Amino acid sequence: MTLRVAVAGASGYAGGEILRLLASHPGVDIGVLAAHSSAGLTLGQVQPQLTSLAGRTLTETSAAALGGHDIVFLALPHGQSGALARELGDDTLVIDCGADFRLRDPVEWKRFYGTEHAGTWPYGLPEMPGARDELKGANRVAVPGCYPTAVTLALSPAHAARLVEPEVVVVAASGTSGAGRRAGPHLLGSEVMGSMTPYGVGGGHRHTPELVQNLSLVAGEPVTVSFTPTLAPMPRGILATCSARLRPHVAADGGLDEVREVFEAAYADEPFVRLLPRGQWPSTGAVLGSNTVQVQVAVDPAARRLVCVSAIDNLTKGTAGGAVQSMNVALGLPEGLGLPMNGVAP
Ligand SMILES: NC(=O)C1=CN([C@@H]2O[C@H](COP(=O)(O)OP(=O)(O)OC[C@H]3O[C@@H](n4cnc5c(N)ncnc54)[C@H](OP(=O)(O)O)[C@@H]3O)[C@@H](O)[C@H]2O)C=CC1
Ligand SMILES: CC(=O)N[C@@H](CCC(=O)OP(=O)(O)O)C(=O)O
Repeated sequence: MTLRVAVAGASGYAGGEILRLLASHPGVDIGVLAAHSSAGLTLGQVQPQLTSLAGRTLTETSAAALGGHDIVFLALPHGQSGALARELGDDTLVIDCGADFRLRDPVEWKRFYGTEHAGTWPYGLPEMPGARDELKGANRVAVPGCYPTAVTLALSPAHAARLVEPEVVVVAASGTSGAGRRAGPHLLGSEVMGSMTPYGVGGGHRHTPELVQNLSLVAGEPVTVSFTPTLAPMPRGILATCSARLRPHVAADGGLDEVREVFEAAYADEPFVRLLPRGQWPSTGAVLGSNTVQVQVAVDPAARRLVCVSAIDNLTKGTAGGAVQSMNVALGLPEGLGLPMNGVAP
């Protein structure tokens, strides 16, 4: 049986990537493609890379247009999903790529997003402990932010095994597509090419509470996160460098064997997470267009810190790939259906 899928935000970066993946997914038929200012245009005019769907026309976004589908992907600006989702029936699987339903704490939502909290849905990161059970049969899914995907998968095994203290420092570089297609002049090519700059420094980035939420759940104790995102002059990719102090029982000299055993066991059965061989480091170029997360770990004996590095494609595993993977889990389909494990290189 093929399932009918609608995509809202089809003219945006996340929507385009969702469609790229769904176009080769054997279990779905692509139905309505909805947009906002691009309504009336063909998909080929705004997403010329999507050849097989180029002749399809974009319609206005409304619950009426999206209704009647088995699955609806929402790839809209923050705050746009709640009202729309309420109008879609419980028999529709709604997968929201925005932030609206990710956080559990309404106070943290208000502090970072400034509006009333819309609610909390099952979290679309299947590799997180317990997530698959919550996703199976779910009719609503909140896809994680791209930085939280990269950081959570870099650090979770270390927290779950209590290898590190619950105080984490993260510096992560993102490609400019993370800011969406309608980002301001600070993302002009002439501003970003040949330059890197941090933003949201000092705990101000809205992904900080999501990182705290995820790592605290995995650790079973409150975790603090000092998070510094950085804009990198590339279209796609996130490289997250995360570190935390080793707990006293972990040997700083020779401790790497113990750490690697923990990470190997945690990711042995995860098709989309690859712990790299010793000495090889994650790179955004190697995961481009794939749903793969590359992870590497190191022990810094002098600083007594564990350093965990991950690389993802922010639009694939960081958004659309995570969304399709979660759809597969929710529907009881093979989890990797329609998802590329291999990247595009060079
Ligand atoms: N880019 C990324 O790496 C990631 C993005 N996300 C999330 O995905 C969502 C979409 O992001 P992204 O694709 O980057 O953003 P874009 O700005 O590239 O696209 C936004 C889309 O939403 C549509 N839209 C804008 N305003 C409205 C509205 N009022 N009603 C209906 N549709 C509207 C736009 O239509 P039109 O162009 O026709 O006006 C466009 O299709 C965001 O919530 C983002 O947080 C999540 C993880 C990573
Ligand atoms: C480079 C850049 O601007 N990145 C975005 C994060 C993109 C993302 O995945 O987050 P959401 O799904 O929460 O929008 C940012 O820092 O806000």
